[in-house]
Amino acid sequence: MERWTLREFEAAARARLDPAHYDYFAGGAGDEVTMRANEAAFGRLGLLPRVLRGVTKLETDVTLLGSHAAVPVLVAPTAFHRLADPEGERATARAAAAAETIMIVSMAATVAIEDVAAAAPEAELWFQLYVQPDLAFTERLVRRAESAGCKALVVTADSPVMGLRERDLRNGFDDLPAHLCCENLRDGDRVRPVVMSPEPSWEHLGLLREMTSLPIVLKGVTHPADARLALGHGVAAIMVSNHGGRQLDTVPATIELLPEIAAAVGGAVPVLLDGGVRRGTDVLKALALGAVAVAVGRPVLWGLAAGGERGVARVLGLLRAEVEHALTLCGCASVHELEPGMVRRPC
Ligand SMILES: Cc1cc2nc3c(=O)[nH]c(=O)nc-3n(C[C@H](O)[C@H](O)[C@H](O)COP(=O)(O)O)c2cc1C
Ligand SMILES: CCCCC(=O)C(=O)O
Repeated sequence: MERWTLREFEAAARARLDPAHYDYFAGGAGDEVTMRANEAAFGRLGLLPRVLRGVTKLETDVTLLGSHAAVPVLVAPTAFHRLADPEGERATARAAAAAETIMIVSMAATVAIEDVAAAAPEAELWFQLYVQPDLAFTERLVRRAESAGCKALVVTADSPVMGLRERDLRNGFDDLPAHLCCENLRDGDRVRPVVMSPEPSWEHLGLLREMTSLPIVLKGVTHPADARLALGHGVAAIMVSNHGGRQLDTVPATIELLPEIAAAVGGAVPVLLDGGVRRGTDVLKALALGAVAVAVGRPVLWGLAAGGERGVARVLGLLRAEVEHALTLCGCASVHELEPGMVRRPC
């Protein structure tokens, strides 16, 4: 495992997981056009390194909404970690803490947010929320995230309804096994279902802002007009995301959407990106084109399924080493030196 590449982690995860669970993690919506495009688009961009810049020391740290990350590679919120490893989100959080990065804990986690926080007291945690139509219950979730020490609320906006995931339909995967549940949704002696609802609107962002003083990150922005609207609604950061190609199929690759969104935001708030980040060079391209950090979804799940906490730590360490290596090759002493001129788009 110490010498594995990300591809090898994925192969090992595939070999270990129940095939229906592997498909849930790996799959996308519809024809998986968007899912494939996310990765492929990075490959089409070229990096133009600078030379002879006398780099002696590398700076990869970023501070985001008051949280520190030693590398600008965050853990994206993904559901159901106990399908991959018995320790589930506890293991992921410990690995994120060891890697000194931020973990965005999914509302649909299989370990309660309080228990994730207790398992990894050093971890920088943010909490991902699907606004539930029952706003009183939504507020209870927000309070729990605050009390557990989460430093930001990541509101996912790209899921008014679940994407059409044909692998899951084919496999009949529509629920967790009986021994697991979404622990954040316990409510008295029942467990509520996660409701993906088309009801939330921009007004709900206002309600959330009144509900909490936590900074709000809007996840799932792909249209520049929505990025501008988000600024008017007081979001603290914007996350360019097409949900890893799991929601609306044929949305363009996030790295292709990033420049327009970064221009629309104009530096007013930090812009993050996820979708298809698999290499240190992908991270550099996203930063050069205007993101302050990226997040990875499936790579973390491959680490977790292949090797538990150690597997996630290894995946995050691999990405960190690649970021440092690529920065050195690009003649950059700091992630802040990356700029659009270092990325060449195909003519
Ligand atoms: C198995 C799986 C579960 C996910 N669960 C959530 C979730 O609960 N909430 C959310 O906002 N995004 C969820 N996502 C989307 C990720 O946060 C992220 O946008 C996506 O995985 C990034 O693409 P990548 O997997 O190519 O890195 C999930 C993604 C996967 C693969
Ligand atoms: C009900 C949990 C939804 C998790 C999710 O967002 C995904 O599978 O992409």
